[in-house]
Amino acid sequence: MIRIGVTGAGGRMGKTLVEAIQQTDGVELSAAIERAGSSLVGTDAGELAGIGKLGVTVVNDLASVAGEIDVVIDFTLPEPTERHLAICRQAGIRIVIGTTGLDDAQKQAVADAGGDIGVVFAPNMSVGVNLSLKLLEMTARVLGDEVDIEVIEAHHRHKVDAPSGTALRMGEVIADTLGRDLKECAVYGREGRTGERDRKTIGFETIRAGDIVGEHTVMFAGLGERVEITHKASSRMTFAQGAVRAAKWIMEADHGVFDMQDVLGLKG
Ligand SMILES: NC(=O)C1=CN([C@@H]2O[C@H](COP(=O)(O)OP(=O)(O)OC[C@H]3O[C@@H](n4cnc5c(N)ncnc54)[C@H](OP(=O)(O)O)[C@@H]3O)[C@@H](O)[C@H]2O)C=CC1
Ligand SMILES: O=C(O)C1=N[C@H](C(=O)O)C[C@H](O)C1
Repeated sequence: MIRIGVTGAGGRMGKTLVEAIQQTDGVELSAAIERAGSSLVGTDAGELAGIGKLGVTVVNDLASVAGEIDVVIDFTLPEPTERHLAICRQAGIRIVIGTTGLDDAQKQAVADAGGDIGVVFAPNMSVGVNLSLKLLEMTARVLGDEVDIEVIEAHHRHKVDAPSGTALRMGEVIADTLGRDLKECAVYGREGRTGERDRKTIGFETIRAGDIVGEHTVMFAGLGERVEITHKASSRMTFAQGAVRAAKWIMEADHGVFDMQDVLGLKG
């Protein structure tokens, strides 16, 4: 039985992860961690997730339960993710990271940790989005520089980072395929007298509204026709099941940093 620890166990994804682990053969929830000072510390993780008592009490420190965990699943915020990663590296525990919005130094810390432990790091764990990344690569290769490319994403009102990690990854995949540097060619929103569109830019538009789980559309617009590739998530369970699949998969790897394309066998 693979023992999984969930950090941010009381969050939207944390609760869904607890439920997904309970539904999956070969894995068990062995620890649940929340922020120090959180009112959720001391509660039962199963009751918190709405699936009944599991006998796993929420604690406020990952290091204190490290000995009970084979792999951590972390969907929190960049700063706690950085701390959780360091604890996993120190303790030799594998980690699956779904948190988005990491800065360059935090991403470098993930890359460095891969020298010692197995890490899966992906902004979107759904099968559909990862398939869409392959379709985007193919579409960018065929349509090339002849089209205007825009990435439009929509999420719930509680999301704190923008554009979404998925939108940025979509932009990176397209930019890499077209030999562009996303840092140079990305345009985030538009306002005022912007001038004509530069064909080589990749535009990003963000919507934050209500309870939208996660929607991404990439538009490749030419003269006389356009291609749109859209993914719509209607349940967080799709991300949680992907993360649990990643947790089982990473148990086979000694060390290294992988993404969901590796987990799903979509590389190459
Ligand atoms: N890769 C993927 O497939 C997906 C990625 N995400 C990403 O996952 C992240 C979390 O999203 P979501 O679940 O909606 O956010 P939530 O805010 O609902 O959950 C985050 C949880 O982490 C807790 N937390 C904060 N600090 C710590 C800490 N130091 N130790 C332990 N727990 C802590 C928060 O507690 P408190 O509220 O008390 O601060 C909260 O319960 C985001 O970055 C999001 O973009 C989301 C869905 C899919
Ligand atoms: O915060 C969310 O909810 C989501 N975040 C991820 C992202 O930033 O790409 C993935 C998913 O769309 C939900």
